[in-house]
Amino acid sequence: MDVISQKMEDISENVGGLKEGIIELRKNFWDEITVNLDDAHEVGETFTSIKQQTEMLSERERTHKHYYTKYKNLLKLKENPYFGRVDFSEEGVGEVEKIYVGIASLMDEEEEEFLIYDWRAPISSLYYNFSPGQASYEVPEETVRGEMTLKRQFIIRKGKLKSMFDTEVTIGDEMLQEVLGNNANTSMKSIVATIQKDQNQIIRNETSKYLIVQGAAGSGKTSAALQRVAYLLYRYRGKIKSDNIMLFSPNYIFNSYVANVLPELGEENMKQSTFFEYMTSRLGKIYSVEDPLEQMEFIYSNDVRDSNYDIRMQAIKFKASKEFKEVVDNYITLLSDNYLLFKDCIFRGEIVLPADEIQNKFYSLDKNLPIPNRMNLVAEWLLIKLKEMEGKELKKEWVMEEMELLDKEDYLNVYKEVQHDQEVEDSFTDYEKEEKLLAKKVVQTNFKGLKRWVKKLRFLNMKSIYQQLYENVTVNKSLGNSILPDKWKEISQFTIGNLNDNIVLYEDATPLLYLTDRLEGRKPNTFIRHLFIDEAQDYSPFQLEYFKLLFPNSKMTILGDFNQGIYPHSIEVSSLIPQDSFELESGSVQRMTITQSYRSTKEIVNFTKGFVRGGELIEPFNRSGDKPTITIVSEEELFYREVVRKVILQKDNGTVAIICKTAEQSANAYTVLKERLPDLRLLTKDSTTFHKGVVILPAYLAKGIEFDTVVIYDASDKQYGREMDRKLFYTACTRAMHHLHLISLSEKSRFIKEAERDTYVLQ
Ligand SMILES: Nc1ncnc2c1ncn2[C@@H]1O[C@H](COP(=O)(O)OP(=O)(O)OP(=O)(O)O)[C@@H](O)[C@H]1O
Repeated sequence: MDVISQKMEDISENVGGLKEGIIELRKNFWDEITVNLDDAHEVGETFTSIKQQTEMLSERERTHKHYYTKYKNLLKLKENPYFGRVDFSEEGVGEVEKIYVGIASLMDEEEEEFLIYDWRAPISSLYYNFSPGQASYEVPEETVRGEMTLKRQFIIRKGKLKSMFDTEVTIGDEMLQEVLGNNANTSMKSIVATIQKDQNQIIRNETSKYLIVQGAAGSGKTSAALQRVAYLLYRYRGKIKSDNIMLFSPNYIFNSYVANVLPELGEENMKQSTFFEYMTSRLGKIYSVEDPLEQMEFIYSNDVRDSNYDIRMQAIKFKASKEFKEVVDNYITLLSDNYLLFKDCIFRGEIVLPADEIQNKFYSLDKNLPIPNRMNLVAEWLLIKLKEMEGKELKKEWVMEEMELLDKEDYLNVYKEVQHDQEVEDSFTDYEKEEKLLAKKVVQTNFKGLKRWVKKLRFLNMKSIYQQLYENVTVNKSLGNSILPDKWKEISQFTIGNLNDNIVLYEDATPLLYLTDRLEGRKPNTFIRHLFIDEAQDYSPFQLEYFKLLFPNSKMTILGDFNQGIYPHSIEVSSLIPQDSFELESGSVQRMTITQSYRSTKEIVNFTKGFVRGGELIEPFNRSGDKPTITIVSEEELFYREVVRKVILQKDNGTVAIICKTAEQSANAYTVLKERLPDLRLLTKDSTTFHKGVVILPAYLAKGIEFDTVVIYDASDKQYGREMDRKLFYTACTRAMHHLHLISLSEKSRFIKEAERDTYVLQ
């Protein structure tokens, strides 16, 4: 503690001076610079002195930031300097070294010895991977072996030692008991002190390009992912920064839920986004793109017997599949020779180059060239054509008319240009020159938009090309009907109609983007070096393939749980990722499975694992609580009363969530319940955070987050009776940490009946 305090004092002194220096430098920035723009030489000198001054300022700012980060870490160390210690004697050295592990490293006053090791340092892996006895750790190109003679864990809060245990196992149960027994928080906590061995393997994996993790609900996938981000930032410091890492998460609430973990560890947050955000950034200007949560609402709130429902469900499943990606790939091959559709090139309301001429140009180019290369050649050709047109427009009447509307500034600029050119002798008068220049300016301005349109390859009629996939008999034939779903005709009509109204449903967004990128060619994103995909079971096989196209050079950590696959496209996936999807690049894929569940009490896990396939493999952590309760009521009024009763019972014990099936049900229930539960808050797909207290929300929005108490709003067979509701129901129930209450209006769900009878209490 003394060393920490001393270091903080030293930094304060240094930083104080540095800060003043920076303020001073910013204030007097221009005093040190002589601005002279008389000739090229002087301009060069001025430029150099500005550059020097800027560099000096940024150097100081960098140093300031460095100290600031160090200071913040010391502050954290002061609260909790370390959480673990191992005594290790390295083979051949003999001496026992005491290794203290904390969230950051601390050196002694002389900066020679480590007093505390950062949890991510190679030596710290001893703490996570071994129990006392033979142990080893890897440093670059070497394995250090030796014996661990002691392993001790500490709980230190606000600089005071609260408790400590010597342990014989990897990470002692006592410590986990202590951590997991706490109340839920509205933001996720870091787990560095209690990372488990299998989680540690996920965190420190460096060899795989694709790391795929299947983990039971509450097994710490998200936690491991976030610690992994912190690990990568440490391991590749200087090479990877936080904005080279991106996390795709399921929704905004989840984004804010996990936002604290990295700052808590003294790191900056990675980029966080949802795939929907990416979709809208690409398609949102032209189309209204359906949110996946709206699709979710459609799926779970509509009547299965409705024939339109069946059409849409078939469409959703098929368009998400790898088979459909093959259809699109075949289509692209076909388009290489024929059928590409273009738009007319229109200038001032007139067609200046008809679509078929552009099409002819495209197909006159060497067919061996990839489509995007030919597309660029067409764009170049079009730009030359536009240039020729510009020349022809100069004398037209509209140009004269617009010239009269130009403002003074434009005249002045043209005048200056003419003056500047005066040395060049020619036969034109100044007036003629000015006229010509002004006309040119008018024409150029008018052509600007069109040129941009060409450069962005907007002459490619993507909407019609995508529609043609569903429309054109020739195209349809060449795709082979065998794999098409039986309602393909209806699906086609439905898709075409939506696109005519500029609506892109969620299931169409990925195929449309994929097709566009394959035709236009898209620079791969090389900035993102590592992509994390959480709740990966909710992405379709097609989407995962698309990610590979978008981020070909990124490593990916893909985490999910097939038992929580609540989208129809995930329902039929028997394993998280179809075998062949990532297997092609052999050697670069590693799959891991984690089965221990930490979130919920043993009683809750034993109940919930009863209604999913493979549930017997899920192991609860040994933390006890009450058995889940099921209350069956036959009348609506009694039902509300029971929900309220259960909430009030736990209201003062941390967070309580009333989980409904859909947003519609949540909104209706909220209207009734808010009178009786004045603190109740409704969460919708647009909510960005949640606070302590009682919330009501649809199950799909509760993805990835957790609550002390969960009340399942109407666990009846009417609500959860279709096979496809199974995973939604499981997801909802597994959000509970300590208490789970299910209330059913009449007959209880068939899934509950599948659970072992002694795992719940019927009230
Ligand atoms: N090693 C650990 N030490 C302490 N707590 C842990 C550990 N691993 C997981 N937890 C806790 O278990 C809970 C569930 O973790 P997390 O949300 O990361 O699981 P998940 O696998 O992503 O769950 P889900 O798939 O249900 O969203 C969290 O409260 C987390 O803090």
